[in-house]
Amino acid sequence: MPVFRVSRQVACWMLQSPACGCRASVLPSRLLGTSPRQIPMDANFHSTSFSEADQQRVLITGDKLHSPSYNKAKAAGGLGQLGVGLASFLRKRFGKDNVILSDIRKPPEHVFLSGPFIYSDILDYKNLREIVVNNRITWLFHYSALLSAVGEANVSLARAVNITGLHNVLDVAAEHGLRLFVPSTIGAFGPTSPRNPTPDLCIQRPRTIYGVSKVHAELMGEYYYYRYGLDFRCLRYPGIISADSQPGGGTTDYAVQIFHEAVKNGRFECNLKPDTRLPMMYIDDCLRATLEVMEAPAESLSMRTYNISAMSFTPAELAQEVLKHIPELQVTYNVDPVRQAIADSWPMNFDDSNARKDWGWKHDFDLPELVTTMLNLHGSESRVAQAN
Ligand SMILES: NC(=O)C1=CN([C@@H]2O[C@H](COP(=O)(O)OP(=O)(O)OC[C@H]3O[C@@H](n4cnc5c(N)ncnc54)[C@H](O)[C@@H]3O)[C@@H](O)[C@H]2O)C=CC1
Ligand SMILES: CC(=O)[C@H](N)C(=O)O
Repeated sequence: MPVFRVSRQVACWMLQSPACGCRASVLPSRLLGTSPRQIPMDANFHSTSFSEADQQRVLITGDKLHSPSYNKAKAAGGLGQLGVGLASFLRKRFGKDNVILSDIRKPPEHVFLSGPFIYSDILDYKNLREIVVNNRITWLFHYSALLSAVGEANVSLARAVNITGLHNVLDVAAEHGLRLFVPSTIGAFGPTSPRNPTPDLCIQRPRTIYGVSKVHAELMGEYYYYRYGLDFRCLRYPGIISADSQPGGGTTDYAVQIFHEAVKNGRFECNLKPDTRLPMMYIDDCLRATLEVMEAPAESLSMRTYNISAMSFTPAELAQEVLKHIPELQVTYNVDPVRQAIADSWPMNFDDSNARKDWGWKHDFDLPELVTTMLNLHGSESRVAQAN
């Protein structure tokens, strides 16, 4: 009978956490390279305010996109839905100059003036590495992605950005010892997952390229954690609702658009059926959860990928809550079959008990507070617009 010998070190990274103290030290081959171009002779360090070891230097990836149709849609609304909000949130914590927002296109003036902004295409590994080195980045938030609906419209681009881009980010983060946050999503589950509620660990067979790429990201991040000790942290976000930016082409976009349309036109045409139940979250909760999991002591994390949840509602329930404030609102339904099929395969309720137990996650916004807050923000914006 053959005898298989497995070294203690290899067994350790296969079976346990890096905390076992015998992490394999071999990095993937491209991480070993010491290309003379890695640090240019004229490297220009922008990190004027970097001083203490505990002062993080943060890079956020992900704002604009190559695809002309996608760009046209985003041009009206500005940058990525979450990246700009995250930058502003983290700048309050780490200081304006210590949080760098990145993009592949020119930002609008208010974003450019609000703090450091830099060109970065996540498909360009050397560019990414140069930015991390020159700016002495310590934490990386990887937000670049094509969301569920736009991903189905352009599978090859989604595959490149969501999978190849992630590989670049993982390698750069491992090579430079960064703490890496990658958001996952309710879309990482599929029709064969338990949907009500959906626990952290269960079958994951999504049927969108977006979902497949996010499961890939979860697994690759966890693999790099066990294999190379990369400090990878990941939250599965519900649909995120925010007032100051346009959604990026997802299935949950309706829950953002209803507020824009209700205030602007008093009418809203919903592209999901009225009884489609999905988990949702207000952006303030999402950003706070993201910082909390990044700051959580490593020993409090029993997993590297957590569900987080706040509320769950249907379009009819959301419309009913908005009607309490805008009784004249007219809501009609014109179902988009692609988005509906995606929504029907996603969780209805998210079980986030592990996040609550391990690092004290607690949401602040339920449906009534969400609606009041969103309408207040839109109301003040429209009053400003009218005054101008
Ligand atoms: N908004 C939501 O409801 C949810 C978002 N998430 C995740 O959060 C992250 C951010 O989401 P959003 O801000 O809503 O997405 P978004 O679509 O608004 O922004 C994503 C950004 O990635 C950028 N990007 C694409 N290709 C790039 C490239 N080659 N180099 C650099 N950047 C590139 C796009 O330009 C875009 O601005 C994504 O990873 C998404 O999967 C997860 C669950 C829910
Ligand atoms: C929930 C998400 O990941 C995103 N908003 C989408 O609908 O694609």
